[in-house]
Amino acid sequence: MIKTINNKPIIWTISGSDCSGGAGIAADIKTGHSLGVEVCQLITANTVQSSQQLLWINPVDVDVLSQQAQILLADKPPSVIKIGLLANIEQVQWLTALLQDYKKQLPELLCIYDTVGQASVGGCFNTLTLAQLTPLLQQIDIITPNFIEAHSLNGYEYSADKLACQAVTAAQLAKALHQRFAINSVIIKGGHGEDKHSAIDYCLHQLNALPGKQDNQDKIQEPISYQLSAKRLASSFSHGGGCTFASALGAFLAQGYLMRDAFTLAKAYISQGFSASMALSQNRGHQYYGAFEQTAWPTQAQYFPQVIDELSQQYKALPAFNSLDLNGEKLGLYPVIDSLYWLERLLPLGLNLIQLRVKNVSDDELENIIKTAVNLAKPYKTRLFINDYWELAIKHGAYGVHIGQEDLQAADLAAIQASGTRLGISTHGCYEFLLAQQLQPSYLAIGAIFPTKTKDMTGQIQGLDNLKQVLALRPKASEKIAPIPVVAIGGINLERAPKVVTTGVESIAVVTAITEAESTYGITSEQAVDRLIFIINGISYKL
Ligand SMILES: Cc1ncc(COP(=O)(O)OP(=O)(O)O)c(N)n1
Ligand SMILES: Cc1ncsc1CCOP(=O)(O)O
Ligand SMILES: [Mg+2]
Repeated sequence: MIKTINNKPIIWTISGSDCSGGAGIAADIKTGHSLGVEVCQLITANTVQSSQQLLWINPVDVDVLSQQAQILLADKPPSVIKIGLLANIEQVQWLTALLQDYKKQLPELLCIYDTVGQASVGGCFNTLTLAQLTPLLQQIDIITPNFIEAHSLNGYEYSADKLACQAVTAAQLAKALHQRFAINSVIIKGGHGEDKHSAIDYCLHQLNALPGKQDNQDKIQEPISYQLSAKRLASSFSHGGGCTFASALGAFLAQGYLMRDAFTLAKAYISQGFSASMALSQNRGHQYYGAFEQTAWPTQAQYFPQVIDELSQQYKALPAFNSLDLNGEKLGLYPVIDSLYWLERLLPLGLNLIQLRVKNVSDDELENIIKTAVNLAKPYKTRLFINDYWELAIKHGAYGVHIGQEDLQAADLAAIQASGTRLGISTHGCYEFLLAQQLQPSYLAIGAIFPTKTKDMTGQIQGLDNLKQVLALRPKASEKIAPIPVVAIGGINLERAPKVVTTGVESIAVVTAITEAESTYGITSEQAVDRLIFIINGISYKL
């Protein structure tokens, strides 16, 4: 899949130059350009290093950096500033003041700090103390240390010998950094972890604390954690891997991805890069410390990490939910309606799926509606899904239940599975899709594809690119598990449906395209259903 680039956000990298071309500015530029962002460079030091050794740092004068920032600010204002090597205290103080000022001028600005202290080839990039770095750390939104760096940023001793120091987990390290410096998002990279087979990255993220509309939450909540695991790949071409991860994260955030999705995409980009250099590395007997291989926007399922989450752990042994038994038929149009009135009108139309999504009715009324709906649907082939109310759906023998992310934790998935009730799950982006896919539901929904007035989906509009992205994350048909059908929802109408169909999605769910057909298109709801069925079946209809 080729990612459509409609605009290019600007990222500044404030970082050192590595003359061997692996790390620092070189990694940031290669990464940014491969992921569709423009990269401005403020070089903090001209280092003398190779794949073997670090010889010299050569800091750049803050006057030069200051003039570069000044000339660029009006011309190419950044949406993300990615910070790497800072060579001395003057640079730290200059940058601290700069970020304080820019945050007032650019309220949406995100600052990512990839702490660079020790050189991987041996030697030290600076002798900055924690006390000297603290004012800067307080201006940072996202920090991406590895396990060892996270220790020193917390002022903890690190030793590979577990008996010699107190064992601290990535979760504890992240929490301590989050609290100590009020950093919104702390990602502890697992590259130096003990697990020989997988690298687990941990992210602690304060929802809605990032500037702008990054997360669709009104008030600040407890921070949330995300954990991603990727297979360790045998490549020694890792020089600049840390810089690449932080730049990739910045590139995805600058393009509007939520932290959980930017984190997932950045991890996939890293796995893809390692995979691309495995043969090169093998040719060199895995001895040569080559430059990390920057590739392209990751799209293939094989490079995406596994989401580790309480839910996926809790239901690890749960069998797959029953399938929709389509016998090769298309899933097709999926009306989501809110009353028995609509159900009675749509049932005779021969659709495969209908969802009853009732909100704001009393408990008694609700149970009556669900019971009646299940009975009404019985004589028809249409599979009736009940939104939200999984207990009532089981009690009254509904074909299926649809559950959103908010209700997923509280629902008893084992009870739903044991009752044979089918399960559909809402997802909003690749992180949630990967997580929900592990639960093997009967279908997965992704939305909102377009802005919709039916539900507040601020910050969660996926567009067609993300729809294509998640469709590619399913196991290939050749693999043992059949891909789970995907339903696209949100703002889909008669004009937009043909484009949605071209993504190859199995079903399109709509509310207002049917219920408001008359006012929008001057046709009856039944005619709107007919036209949508026509479009979904492969031939787009000229209105
Ligand atoms: C097919 C389909 N997709 C998504 C949703 C949204 O479900 P949820 O996230 O639980 O939000 P509410 O519908 O409950 O507001 C859906 N109902 N159907
Ligand atoms: C319930 C829901 N979930 C995601 S978007 C959406 C609303 C879809 O309504 P419409 O088809 O009118 O945009
Ligand atoms: Mg719901």
